[in-house]
Amino acid sequence: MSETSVVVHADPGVLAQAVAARLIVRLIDAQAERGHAGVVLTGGRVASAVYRAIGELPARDAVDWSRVDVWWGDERFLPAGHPDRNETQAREALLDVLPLDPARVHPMPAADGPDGNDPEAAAAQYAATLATAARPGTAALPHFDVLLLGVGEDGHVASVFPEHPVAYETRPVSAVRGSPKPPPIRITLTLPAVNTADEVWLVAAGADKSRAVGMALAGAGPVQLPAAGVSGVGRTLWLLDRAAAVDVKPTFRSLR
Ligand SMILES: O=C1O[C@H](COP(=O)(O)O)[C@@H](O)[C@H](O)[C@H]1O
Repeated sequence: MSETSVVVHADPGVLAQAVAARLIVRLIDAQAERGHAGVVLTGGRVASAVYRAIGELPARDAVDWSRVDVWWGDERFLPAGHPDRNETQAREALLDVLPLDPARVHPMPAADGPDGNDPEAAAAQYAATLATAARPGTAALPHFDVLLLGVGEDGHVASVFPEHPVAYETRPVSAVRGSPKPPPIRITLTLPAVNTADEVWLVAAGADKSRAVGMALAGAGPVQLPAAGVSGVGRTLWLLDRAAAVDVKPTFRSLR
């Protein structure tokens, strides 16, 4: 049975530091257990702050980064190197300073990639890349130790938006057209794929996230509020700052 926990930190800066420290420890533990680790990155402001914080923590050197597989939960379908791509932001904030094995870094395809400006083909390509790394004898996905998610003001996670057809998608990876948040074309892991992760961490900061966070934890429907449809196999962890947690019921809150 998956466990859901909520941890509330004082402010966005402390939240980013705490998530960074927590992720480093989780990767160390995964490598101790299995020899390697898999992490799924997200985009957005709080994620970039977490990535910068990892780069600043000396304990980052306790991770063998050459044995970490890096995946993405969603991508803005733009040309490679575009500043709005989640990949570009993660590379600038962290990945470029880590001794990663480039063969283990798996960005989602770009709009100027080999599949051309075709998000459906790009989504199929990413699904094939995931399947290649899948655990033998299991579904079409690799082992994700931790899957990070931001939470949109509207309750979207990755690029699964409320009431959008992608919220019903059952394939692991989907193209998204007509995203209500720019850019309009994206690629995303779907909720069923997200929910194969060992641990899913939803990270949110700021008052503009409080309504979505509160409704998700109160049991909203996953099509109306995709954040409510997320659950890790072993654990679902909500990592919030105080402003994002104001609508969370007291039974969930553990103020730090
Ligand atoms: O567009 C996106 O937004 C969400 C949330 O971003 P934030 O800046 O409001 O924290 C993010 O989780 C997602 O990966 C990204 O593509």
